[in-house]
Amino acid sequence: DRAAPATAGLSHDKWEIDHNELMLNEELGSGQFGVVRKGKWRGSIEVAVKMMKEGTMSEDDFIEEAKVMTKLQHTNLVQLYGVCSKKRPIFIVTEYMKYGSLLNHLRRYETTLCNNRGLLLDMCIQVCKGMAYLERHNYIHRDLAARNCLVGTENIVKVADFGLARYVLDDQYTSSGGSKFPIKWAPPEVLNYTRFSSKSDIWAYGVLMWEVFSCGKMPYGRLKNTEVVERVQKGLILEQPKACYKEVYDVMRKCWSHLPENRPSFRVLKDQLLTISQRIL
Ligand SMILES: CCC(=O)Nc1cccc(Nc2nc(Nc3ccc(OCCOC)cc3)ncc2F)c1
Repeated sequence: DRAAPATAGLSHDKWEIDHNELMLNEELGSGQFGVVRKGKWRGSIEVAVKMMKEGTMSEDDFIEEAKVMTKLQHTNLVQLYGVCSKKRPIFIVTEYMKYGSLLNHLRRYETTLCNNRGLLLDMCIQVCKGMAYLERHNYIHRDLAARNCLVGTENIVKVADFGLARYVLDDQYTSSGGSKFPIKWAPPEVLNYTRFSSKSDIWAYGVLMWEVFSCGKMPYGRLKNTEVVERVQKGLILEQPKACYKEVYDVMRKCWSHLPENRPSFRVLKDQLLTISQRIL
């Protein structure tokens, strides 16, 4: 089938998608932003359409940013095709991924996946490649986690919703004291000063690796956010998942260095993980 074009057609606002070219089908799920539906664009291109619930997002700022995001193109990033911004609610139109979120995929296929450590490592490497691309473009994700990655055919894994956290209006989600803030994926400098960087993405990536090798378990189990903050401040880290290679756990621990400057970059991490995978597979 025709390769999906990187972004919207050749209109002058190439990130603007015309409502009339979209056909909406079944609902895929919903998040705090609103409902996500499967769709078809120009009759043949499968898309996911996030219909942004009014008041959840600073829409004008996001539409401005969408111009930049459509330019971020990598096999391990969920491609933003464009936005429908002429009417409210705005639609965010992205590449469709057949098997949904990585977190649900890990939980659904736990038995097969948890015995295939090579596949688990390959999934982590794919996410690392997508994140290394964002790092190269000085783009911070701010909410990297298995729930924000998506799975396609042939076990392709892609990073989604990069940078979107900046436009969420609900301060329960944006402030580190908020009930919806992703505390369990946040390093000390984010918990204390909300200081995001590619090194805070690295910390979150370490937690994502733990999620993958734990086949979708919740990090820190049922501990309350306040208890997790206390442990992280004290330097306590997540235990080694049983399906995890020793060398891979050593990589996770480096991602959880207390000081950001002691954490590796995604570029370095990618080479380390590829070397490990060549040695053990
Ligand atoms: C943070 C909350 C949030 O956005 N959540 C959220 C929910 C739903 C879909 C998306 N996004 C995308 N989904 C797909 N494919 C997809 C395929 C199957 C599926 O199965 C659901 C039922 O499983 C039994 C779910 C999603 N491709 C691109 C997206 F962009 C995001």
